[in-house]
Amino acid sequence: MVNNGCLCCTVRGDLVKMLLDLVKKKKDKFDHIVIETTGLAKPAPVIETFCSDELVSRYVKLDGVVTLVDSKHAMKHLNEVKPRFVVNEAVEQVAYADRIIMNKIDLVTEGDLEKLTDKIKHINSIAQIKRAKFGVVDMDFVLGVGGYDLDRIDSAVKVDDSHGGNHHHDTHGRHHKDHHHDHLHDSAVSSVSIVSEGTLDLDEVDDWLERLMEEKGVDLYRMKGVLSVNGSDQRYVFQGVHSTLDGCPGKTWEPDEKRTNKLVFIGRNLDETALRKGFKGCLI
Ligand SMILES: Nc1nc2c(ncn2[C@@H]2O[C@H](COP(=O)(O)OP(=O)(O)OP(=O)(O)O)[C@@H](O)[C@H]2O)c(=O)[nH]1
Repeated sequence: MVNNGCLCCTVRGDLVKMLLDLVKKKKDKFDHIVIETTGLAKPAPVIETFCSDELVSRYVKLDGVVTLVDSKHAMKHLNEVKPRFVVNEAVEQVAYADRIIMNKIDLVTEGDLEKLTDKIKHINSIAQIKRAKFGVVDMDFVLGVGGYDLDRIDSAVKVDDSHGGNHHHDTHGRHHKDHHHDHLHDSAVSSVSIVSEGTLDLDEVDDWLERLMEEKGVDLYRMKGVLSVNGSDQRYVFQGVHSTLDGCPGKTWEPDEKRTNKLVFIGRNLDETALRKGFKGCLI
């Protein structure tokens, strides 16, 4: 147990200490550590502990963030308008999730579930979602997630045409911004997906992402991408949290495979036009 209080802000030091204690005393005796935060926790500082604390990141790695959504009450909280500079924790917890369990589905109608699914996907188009009663899901869904594994980004960045996010298909020149979501409240936190063929200049991509993190790091919660880059038969995969960015070559493209770039950004007040322009600027 970490100290009483809010795990996200007051006891990050305790979290580090607890993790290091566990590693020292129980080394090789556990496969996973599950941290349950309060319903009011901000996920970012917890996530960042694993990326930025040198000792912690040497011994443990963040597998993924699982968010349990109460299907009966979540919509109200997700739509709640907070005073300026006050974080809506429900939105944040959905935004940072790698897996989302929509629980208590027996208490709502199919229509309610569909609306809630749309809302969740609008905020976070990367997370896999499962419906559940009394929180029952397969263990595989919540452990061994690989949400921060560069090797597994390819399957994570699937852009779903039927829901959520602000999708743009550059290859078709279609601009269908949010046509599914007229009924949704305008959440400041959303996902922007870019799907486009074409080859990118990796140096330009590096510059672009670095600039983006410098200028928008605070508002850019997560990003993931699979890219087709010049002079390489391998995909280039990257993932980032705020101003931490990781990237490396991934799987080789098959000879007859369409080399489609896929990028997803999740954040607050994302400037979709600027993101698309930045991406285009990296195309050869
Ligand atoms: N009908 C129904 N009730 C559920 C389901 N899951 C949990 N409950 C009930 O909801 C009540 C409150 O449980 P939760 O909402 O899980 O409580 P919680 O916020 O996780 O509680 P703490 O983590 O202990 O603070 C309990 O009586 C549960 O039995 C579900 O899928 N369907």
